[in-house]
Amino acid sequence: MQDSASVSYLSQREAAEIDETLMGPLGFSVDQLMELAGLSVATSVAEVYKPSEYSRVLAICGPGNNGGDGLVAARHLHHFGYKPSICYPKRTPKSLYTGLVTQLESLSVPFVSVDDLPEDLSEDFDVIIDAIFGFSFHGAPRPPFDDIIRRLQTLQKRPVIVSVDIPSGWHVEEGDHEGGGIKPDMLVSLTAPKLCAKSFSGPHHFLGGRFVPPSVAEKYKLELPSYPGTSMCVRIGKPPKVDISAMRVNYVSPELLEDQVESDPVLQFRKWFDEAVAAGLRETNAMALSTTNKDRKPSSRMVLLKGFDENGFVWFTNYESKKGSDLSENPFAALLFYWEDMNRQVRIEGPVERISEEESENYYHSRPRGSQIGAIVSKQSSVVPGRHVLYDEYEELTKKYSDGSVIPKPKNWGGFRLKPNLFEFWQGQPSRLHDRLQYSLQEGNPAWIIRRLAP
Ligand SMILES: NC(=O)C1=CN([C@@H]2O[C@H](COP(=O)(O)OP(=O)(O)OC[C@H]3O[C@@H](n4cnc5c(N)ncnc54)[C@H](OP(=O)(O)O)[C@@H]3O)[C@@H](O)[C@H]2O)[C@H](O)CC1
Ligand SMILES: Cc1cc2nc3c(=O)[nH]c(=O)nc-3n(C[C@H](O)[C@H](O)[C@H](O)COP(=O)(O)O)c2cc1C
Ligand SMILES: Cc1ncc(COP(=O)(O)O)c(C=O)c1O
Ligand SMILES: [K+]
Repeated sequence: MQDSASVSYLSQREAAEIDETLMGPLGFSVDQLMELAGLSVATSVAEVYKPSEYSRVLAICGPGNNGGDGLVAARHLHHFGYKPSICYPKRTPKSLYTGLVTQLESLSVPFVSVDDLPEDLSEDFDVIIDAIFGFSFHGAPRPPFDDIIRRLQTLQKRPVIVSVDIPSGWHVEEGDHEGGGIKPDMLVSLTAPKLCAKSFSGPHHFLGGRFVPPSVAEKYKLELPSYPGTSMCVRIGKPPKVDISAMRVNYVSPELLEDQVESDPVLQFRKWFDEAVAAGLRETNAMALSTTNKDRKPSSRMVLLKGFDENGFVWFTNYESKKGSDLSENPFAALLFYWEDMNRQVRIEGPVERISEEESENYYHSRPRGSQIGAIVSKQSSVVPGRHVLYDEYEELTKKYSDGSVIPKPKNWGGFRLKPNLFEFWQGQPSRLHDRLQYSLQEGNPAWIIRRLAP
């Protein structure tokens, strides 16, 4: 996320010049840039408008490269699970464009003529991609785009409008200078926002076009946010205002049935853990650990699971921390995993013990040396007068151990093992009618009892 004040804006001339530089001396082809631009638009749309609610997309494509971006975006949206349609009244007879049309036709994406578009676009569509005009727009819109833009100006809340690079009909530099232009809900600026984007006041401003080499950024003094991870787009401008009370996801998942789960909950946990790892979830081993102190006051925090088997679930920490002190006062705890992308939650409860010193030693020395020093420096959960206190001691110890010698494990640092007597596997389902399978043990019986709980 970036404050819009620190993003630079391009004039029409600069935008065209950058395009020429990319496609001249910098060796890009228009096909390549258009593919990346269209993919950026599709991923921006998918970040805000989920296909479960906004599946019916109409891409209105103009005669230039902006229209090409719209064709590419529609193809990606099709593959993301949307149902795009295309309105492409002025087709460009170049092979790049005819190829994009063929690709869409091969996916059975329908093409709609202007005459067949409903007067009120809200009936048939959830999202309109405005890929009519980009940074080469000049003058006043000519037919048939004048009429289409007029229809877009009068839309109510739905469908939402996503403008590619420039809200069509807006002056590239002065924006909606005469007023009454279209009011997109989302603007996806490509390469860098054009000057007109300064007057964009919709809730979602994204930047796409993750292909700008440093030489271009330097020449045009581009201040641009960095793209997170492998993302093709990044939000710029203010985060959207949300109505917290209306925030909800309707979970849709395969059923979780009694006769499909393992009879041993540790095996069932392994199955789900492996599936979460295979799905590429970040920090699958992160879990909430809840403890209570002698006054029965609960306390939760995240820790990392570092191993599990039939003997229990292990994590490492400072024995003199808040959680360490809670566990010495009440050696029972609850663990909670939430694998959001899989609509899955696992609860585990049971008594807790310290693991052996030898196990803790072995694990401690397997950690990066910086983390080993960090564990010495941090008197976990105690008050620190300022971060410099930690960093000064860290520096000192880093120097001390720069010869590669063994960094001794602090006595108060080590592992805990929770021996489960209760598991619950939760799989989110529509209408809040989730699957919950609980595994419990009865006194003196080693066999797990599986029961379904009401959601
Ligand atoms: N580097 C990047 O960021 C990339 C951006 N891309 C996209 O390309 C557009 C710019 O594409 P370009 O082809 O230069 O121009 P446009 O798509 O804006 O449209 C030009 C066509 O529109 C016609 N036009 C212009 N004004 C009017 C008008 N008033 N009424 C009707 N038609 C109009 C124009 O015809 P002329 O006869 O007037 O010249 C052209 O046919 C950029 O914004 C990005 O979306 C690339 O895809 C990748 C790299
Ligand atoms: C994802 C994640 C993983 C963490 N893993 C650990 C861990 O394995 N061990 C640990 O001591 N603290 C870990 N922490 C920090 C704890 O959440 C917590 O701040 C710290 O242990 C102090 O907690 P306490 O004061 O309740 O004892 C982790 C934090 C996060 C967000
Ligand atoms: C304070 C603290 N201790 C320990 C850990 C676990 O670190 P490692 O994976 O190096 O054992 C974490 C992880 O976030 C942590 O924040
Ligand atoms: K546009």
